[in-house]
Amino acid sequence: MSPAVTVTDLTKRYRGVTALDRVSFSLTENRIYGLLGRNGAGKTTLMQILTAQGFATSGEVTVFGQQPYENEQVLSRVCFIKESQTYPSNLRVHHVLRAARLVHPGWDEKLAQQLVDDFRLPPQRNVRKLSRGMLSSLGIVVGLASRAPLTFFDEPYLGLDAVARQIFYDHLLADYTEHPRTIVLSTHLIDEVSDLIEHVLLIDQGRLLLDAEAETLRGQVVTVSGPVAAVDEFARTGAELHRVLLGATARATVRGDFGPAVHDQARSLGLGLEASSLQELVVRLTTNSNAPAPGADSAGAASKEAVR
Ligand SMILES: Nc1ncnc2c1ncn2[C@@H]1O[C@H](COP(=O)(O)OP(=O)(O)OP(=O)(O)O)[C@@H](O)[C@H]1O
Repeated sequence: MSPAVTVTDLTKRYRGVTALDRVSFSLTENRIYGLLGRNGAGKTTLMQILTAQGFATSGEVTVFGQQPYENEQVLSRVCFIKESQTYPSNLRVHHVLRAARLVHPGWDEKLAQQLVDDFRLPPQRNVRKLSRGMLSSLGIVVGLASRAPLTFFDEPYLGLDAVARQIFYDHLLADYTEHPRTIVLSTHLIDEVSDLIEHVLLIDQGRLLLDAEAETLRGQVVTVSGPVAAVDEFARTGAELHRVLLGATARATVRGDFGPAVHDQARSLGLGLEASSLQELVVRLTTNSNAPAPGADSAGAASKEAVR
């Protein structure tokens, strides 16, 4: 399948800040991507450039095979829902929806109305009078009902309660299944979306740390606990990301190409073993500046934290 997006050696510098540092990747059509990273990692900057709302300092970007700047053919197929979208003060909710309908050729009015109901949005209310969560819901309605072939959600749930977030996830999955498209979801709520995401892009300090299938990552990271010497032996089979010492025992998070035999191996060493979550992997990879790069040797790279 042809890529929806290709990014080659993309660098963005603001005065004194390198927000993106020679980033390269591509997005395949009809997949859900998780764009992950800590505050200030460069996620919004990347989405701004891909949606032609910001300029690269250097590097190449194509969207649906073309450069996106002032390119109506490309931009009519793209929807970008920003973290804190602002609207002109005189607009009401239904005005925003009507404007979105005009801009997005794939707009589904029935879905929009369904979402408005589910989020309990008041169509006649002035957008300035919406609560923080309602404003986020409005962005989500636009993002989903646009059915844009390339949709970016940049941390779309500021102020959204747990029920509303679940409504978002349920609709996203249901609508994506019926109408596949490329969706990029930038979020800090990694545990909540880990089952939705098919592919992970992890950015840290402007650099791409991970570009991997979520399914592959799931089997790659485990946490083992038991006697220190046994944990040491197990950890040598992969890259140790983190360790907590508790007297003579240790608990270590290890990344490696673990096959089905990993359970037997841990058992034979007298270790307990659990699969680690995607969130844990992201936290461990981005906690310290000396966190190991993907595939790096464990030696010296582990974040070891003695708690006793
Ligand atoms: N207009 C700007 N001028 C100067 N620096 C900027 C500007 N926009 C972003 N930056 C800097 O670029 C870096 C990346 O910011 P960006 O907003 O892309 O991060 P992010 O990953 O979206 O963060 P968050 O998760 O907190 O929203 C940060 O250090 C930020 O301070």
